Order: sequence, then structure tokens, then C-alpha cells
Amino acid sequence: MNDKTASTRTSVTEQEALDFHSDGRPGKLEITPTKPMATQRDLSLAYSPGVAVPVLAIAADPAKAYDYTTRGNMVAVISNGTAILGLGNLGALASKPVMEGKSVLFKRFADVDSIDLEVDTENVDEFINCVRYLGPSFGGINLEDIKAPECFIIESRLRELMDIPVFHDDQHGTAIIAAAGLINALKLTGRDLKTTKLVCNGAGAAAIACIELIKAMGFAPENIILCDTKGVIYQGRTEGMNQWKSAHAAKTDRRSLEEAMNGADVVFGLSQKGAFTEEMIRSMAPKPIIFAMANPDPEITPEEVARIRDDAIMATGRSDYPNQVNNVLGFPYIFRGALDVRARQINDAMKIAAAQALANLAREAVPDDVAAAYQGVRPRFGAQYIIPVPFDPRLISAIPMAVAQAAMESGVARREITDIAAYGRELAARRDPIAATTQSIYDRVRRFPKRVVFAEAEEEQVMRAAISFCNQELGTAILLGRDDVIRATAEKAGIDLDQPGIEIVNARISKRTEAYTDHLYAKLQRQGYLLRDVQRLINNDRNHFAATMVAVGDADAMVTGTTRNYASALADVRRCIATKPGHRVIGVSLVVARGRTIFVADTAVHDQPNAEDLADIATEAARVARRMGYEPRVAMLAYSNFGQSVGERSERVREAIKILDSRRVDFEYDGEIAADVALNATRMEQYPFCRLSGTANVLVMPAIHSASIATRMLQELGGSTLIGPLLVGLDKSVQITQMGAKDSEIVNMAAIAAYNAGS
Ligand SMILES: NC(=O)C1=CN([C@@H]2O[C@H](COP(=O)(O)OP(=O)(O)OC[C@H]3O[C@@H](n4cnc5c(N)ncnc54)[C@H](OP(=O)(O)O)[C@@H]3O)[C@@H](O)[C@H]2O)C=CC1
Ligand SMILES: CC(=O)C(=O)O
Ligand SMILES: [Mg+2]
Repeated sequence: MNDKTASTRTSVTEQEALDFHSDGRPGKLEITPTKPMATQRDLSLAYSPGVAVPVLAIAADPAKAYDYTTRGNMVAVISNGTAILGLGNLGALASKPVMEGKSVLFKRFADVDSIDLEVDTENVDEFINCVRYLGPSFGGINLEDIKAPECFIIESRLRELMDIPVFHDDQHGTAIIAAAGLINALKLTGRDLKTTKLVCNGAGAAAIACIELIKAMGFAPENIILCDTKGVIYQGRTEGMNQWKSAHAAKTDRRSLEEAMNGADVVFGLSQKGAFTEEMIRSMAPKPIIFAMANPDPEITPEEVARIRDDAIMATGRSDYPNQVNNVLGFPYIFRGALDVRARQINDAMKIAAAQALANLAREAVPDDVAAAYQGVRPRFGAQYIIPVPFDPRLISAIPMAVAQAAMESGVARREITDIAAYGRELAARRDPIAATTQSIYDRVRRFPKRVVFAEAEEEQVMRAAISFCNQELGTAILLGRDDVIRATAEKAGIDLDQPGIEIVNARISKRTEAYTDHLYAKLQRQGYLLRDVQRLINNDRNHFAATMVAVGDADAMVTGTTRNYASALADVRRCIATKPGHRVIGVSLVVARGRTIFVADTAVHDQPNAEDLADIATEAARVARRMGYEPRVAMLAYSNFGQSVGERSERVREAIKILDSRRVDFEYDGEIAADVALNATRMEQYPFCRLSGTANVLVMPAIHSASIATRMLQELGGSTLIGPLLVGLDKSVQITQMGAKDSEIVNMAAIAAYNAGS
């Protein structure tokens, strides 16, 4: 295996994948309490004696477990590692990264709490016995990466034994998504479900479930051929058979996959990397539908198919190609809907409802607030868009609603949702748009790649960031520094710089030095700088060289800051690049915590802003929020609320409100207001006259020290993720990282810099 996780796309290296998992706290999950645990009283309530009260309540009425414990929102992801993705049987322990990943996706996409459990046995009875007694802990069981045929026995026995949904994701999750994609691909190619000929390569967990679901939806059984490692599963075959394969054995004289695919309309790959050859694809019917769903590498890549056919609809299980047919589109939302009605099981009606909802979504026009999740372009139903992307913010409402409705109609719900529209709004509130936003930043940059100069390229982490920037196809990375030093450091660190998209520029011997000096001298000559001062800046200081490079258009954007403190890096940059007309240069930090994303400004530039500055900061920060897909609700923060204090600091904020009033700005704002009131709906109710229509998502801080202290405390003590400060308002695109930033932080900043450089 080379140092990439895929032969065709090179989005992440093996080292990046390992670093990602080991960085900070190893793994991808932690458990945090939801109740305060600070005082003797808290302890008495959470534990003995208080805890006895819910114990007795649940003993008297088991349904109360949903009110007093995590059960109703908690799913276990359980595997024995016998079919880890398409990697095979690598054991329970090796499956843990995938299972942690599934748990994280549950949380990220559908706000379902989840824990991974790896059960170290291949014995079916032992496995069942282990899981069946865990029922009281969970609202649902998501079985994962358990190989066929054992998975069929395990799932069906557990379904009988447990009164909560038991769902083998590789079977039903995959089947639901593949069925949704198939419905749309058939529609696009004008085919009828009843006459279409389909070959499925793979006859394991995913394949059997896919075939069963599409048959249940009306696909003609005689038009389906299933293949496995021994070739076609035909009636009468004895080798490598089991009862689940036999149930789908075809009456055919075709024997090999090659023969089966000849003339087929549709092929599903649920087998292994590289199982389809170009010849097989060439022999398919016109407008073939090819779902190569093996992970992490498909049976055939879209590039290989494109080389030989221009009439195919192509899908894979991967996120870095169009049409990702992957169960990530299903399991978080299906469980969300099932949990919300306390379903006893996930039945066929719920699965078909989920597939239909997913298929319908791809056919709907994409509204503005959704377009951001789609690579900066509004996708139109067609060969490149048969299924929504996992970041589509509509999924969290559409799929659980359909699933919950179907559960209620089919009689497996233990709780009725009477106001389904209100339920839809509740679901929408669970989504955290930051994921879609950051994804859309990356996707947009991929569509309009940029030349980004990395000003401190002699540093190892900067080089790594630059390589990652190129590998992710975000553009060209210009490494600024001494060629020999960069190469020596790279060699020592085992970094290969000889790859497309990497360019090294040595300021000392650059042919552009004179042009940059002239440019900067013209800008600075009336600010007390002599020509020789400017020559020194350009020759000796990489920030000045890089910023001028961007100023004259030799690069689109710049990233710096790892080796110098923020203020001095900013001063360097501002010497070379002017403020954008009509704007104010400020720093905006994004705090992501507990599913909320809050913009905080100004975290970088204005030390003690006056009222006019605060009004400008509010306007600039509102622009940033809007650009990232949020409708701004700006709170002008102070330590008091609406005139409670007569102090100068609060007075200044009140004055800023008056300035915004006089400017008739096009966003919501109010103040002066304290942070707890701005962020807490109940506290805000004490001020019914407050003009904000909901809790604030943009906080304008009264001064830089409060901004800096608050954001850093949140990061360190509150477990928040802090992005930024993002530098905005400059005429050219520059981002400054925190000193000592890691490669992942630098590459994020480079992506944001490239994004801000426009299309
Ligand atoms: N995109 C998605 O959402 C999902 C994709 N998958 C992918 O589907 C694949 C199978 O997973 P799963 O069903 O869980 O695993 P199983 O172990 O249950 O089944 C694997 C099946 O693939 C067959 N197979 C393996 N290699 C070949 C080959 N070269 N040619 C033909 N058949 C082959 C096996 O044949 P035999 O019976 O002869 O051993 C077996 O029937 C994996 O690559 C997995 O990543 C799975 C779930 C979701
Ligand atoms: C996606 C998935 O679950 C698999 O490939 O196994
Ligand atoms: Mg799986």
C-alpha cells in the first residue's frame, strides 16, 4: 500500500489519518456529564440518596427510563469486526476506529448519543448473549461490520429477544440508501423497476439486504443476478452457498460476473476494491447505472468508468466523488426518527419511507440556505446528483419525520407525535450548520483552486499543511523560504515536496523582488519609509514579501502566524495590504460548542473600540456570519443589561446601538446586553422588549481583552472548538494563525484564506 488511503483520490495521507486519531485525547469520543456536579447538593441529587427516587420510579414504570436516563437518546454501535468495511475480518479491536466513527456521525448528524462496543467473539450464540442483556441501557442497537451469514442470524434473533430497534446498518442502512439512489437513477434513465436488469456483486450482509429491499419495492426477481467470489449464484449451485444466497439464486446459464454483467442495466458492487473491469463496464447496456459501493475503495473508480463510457450514472461509497451511496445518509436519521417515537423496531415500512424521503429530497429544488452545503453551486437533479450529500441540512428534518410517521402508522411506536410540523422544527434546531459551512468552504475552494503563499515554509508543520492543502485539491501551495533549508527540513521529516502543486519561492533570489519593492515603496513612501527600509523589509522579512506577492496578484492568498505573535504578523501584513473600501479590518472567532456556533468579534484588531468602532465591528461581523450561512442576531455585549449601569463601558455600547439605529443596518442587533442574557432564551424573556428574535449568534465584545479572555476560557474550560480569529476586511485575502499552530489548523486557515480570495 502506498502512503495514500486510495489509489485514485489522494485526499488524506496515512500519516494524517493516524495523527488525526492520536492527536490530543486518543480516539474520537469522550463522555461528558449533562448535569452540574459541583456541590454536595448536586452529588446528593445525582447519586445517593437522590438517585434512589428515579430508580423506584423506573422500577414501578419502565417507560420512565426515557424521562430520567439517557436511554431514549442513546444507541450502541456494536461489532465483532468480522467484515470491517471492505477490509475483511480483522477482529473486534481493529474495528474500534470505525465504530467510534459511526458513534461520532450519530452525534454530528442527528444529535443521537452513542457508544461503541466491540465484542470479541465470532461465535453467534456468545455474541447474541452478550448483546441481548444490554437492552436496558439503550434506545437502539446499531450492529455494524459483522459478516454474512452470521449477521443475519444475529440480527433476527436479537430482534426477537429485544424490545428496542436492532438494526444491522450494513444490511438495511446500505439497502435504504442504494434503493433511494436507484429510484432516482431509474427515473433519470427512463427505466421501469419491473423490466430493469440488475447484477449485484457480493452476496453478503449489504448485498442480500439491498436485493431484498428492492424486491420489496417491486423489482422483478427474475431480473436480478447475484454474484460472489465463486461467480454467479445460480439455482442448483452447491459450492459456497447458504440459505440467504439460495433464496436469491437465479435461473440462468450465466456463470461468471463477466457474463452476468453483459447487457445489464444496473450493477451494484458490495464486494471488494477493483472487482469490476473496464471490459465488464463496457459490456453493460446503454446508460448503465453503476453503484460501486465497496469501502474505502470502490469496485471501479469514476475515473476509470469515465475513460470508457460517457453515458453512465456512477456512484461510490466515498465522500470525495459525486453521488455518495453510503449508509451515513441513513443510520443517524433513521435512529433519530425511531428514538423520537420510542419505536420497538425498525420495520420495512420505516425503511421504505426513509428511502422515498431521501429520493424525493434529491429531486426537490435546492433552497438558498441549502445551496451552501453543495460545493457553492446549486445542484440540479441529474446524473451527478441522484442523492443528497451527508451535509445536506434538510436530511435531519426530512428523514426522521418520514421514519417516525411510518413507525406510528405501522404500529411500532410507543409514543405518538401529534404535531408533526412542530417535530420538523424541533429536528431542524438539532442541526449544527458549522459542519455544512466548513464543508462548503472546502468544496468551493476545490471548485476554484487558489495559489496560497505559506509565508513560514521552513517550519515543518507549515510544510505538512501545504502538502495537505494540495492533496485536498484546494490549489497550489507556494512555500516561501530558503530552498536548501526547506528541502533539508522536509527530508529529515520524511516529507516529499516533489509533487504537483508545490512551488518553492526563495525571496533572496526571486526575480520579483524589485517589483515588490517598488510596489511597497509606492505605498509606504509617505509614511516615513525610505527606499532602503522597504528593500530590507522585502529582502529580509517573509511576511512583507508574501503579503506584497498577494498585493500585486502573484498569489491569491496568504497564511502566516506560526512563528510570530498575532499583533506583529498583522502589523507586517497591514503595511503591505490596504483595508477593503467600505470595510473595517477585524478578527472574528467562531466558537463551536454543544451544537451551537457563535461568532465573536473583534478578537484581533481593536484594543479599546469606541462607539463608532463597535458599530463597524458589528456590521463586519454580521457580514461574516451571513456569508457563512447564518442569519445574524448581533448582541452588543457589556456587563449590564439595557441601561442598568451608568458606567462609561456600558455607555459606549449604548452609543454604538444608537449609531447602528441611525445607519439603518440590515441585520438584527441589540444591547447593551450581558452574555448570559444574549445566549439564554429564558433569561432573555425577562426583557420582552429585546429586539433579537432569538438568542444571539454574533457577540460583539466591548474590548479585545474581554474577547480574547472569553474565547480562550471557553476553549480551555468549556470544551469548545475555537476557529480563528479569521481576519476580515483587508483588500486581499490573508489569514494569521495562532503562534505554534498545528498543521491541521494551518491548513484550515489556508482554506479560509483561499475561500476569501473569491471565485
Ligand atoms: N457504501 C456503503 O454504505 C456500504 C458499503 N459496504 C461495502 O460492501 C462490501 C461488503 O460488505 P458486507 O456485506 O458488510 O460484507 P460481508 O462480509 O457480509 O460480505 C462480503 C461479500 O462480498 C463477496 N466478495 C468479496 N470479494 C468479492 C469479489 N472480489 N467478487 C465477488 N464477491 C466478492 C463475498 O463473497 P463470498 O460470499 O463468496 O465470501 C461476500 O458475499 C464492503 O466493501 C463494504 O465496504 C458495506 C456496507 C455499506
Ligand atoms: C459504510 C459501511 O458501513 C461499510 O463500508 O461497511
Ligand atoms: Mg459497515
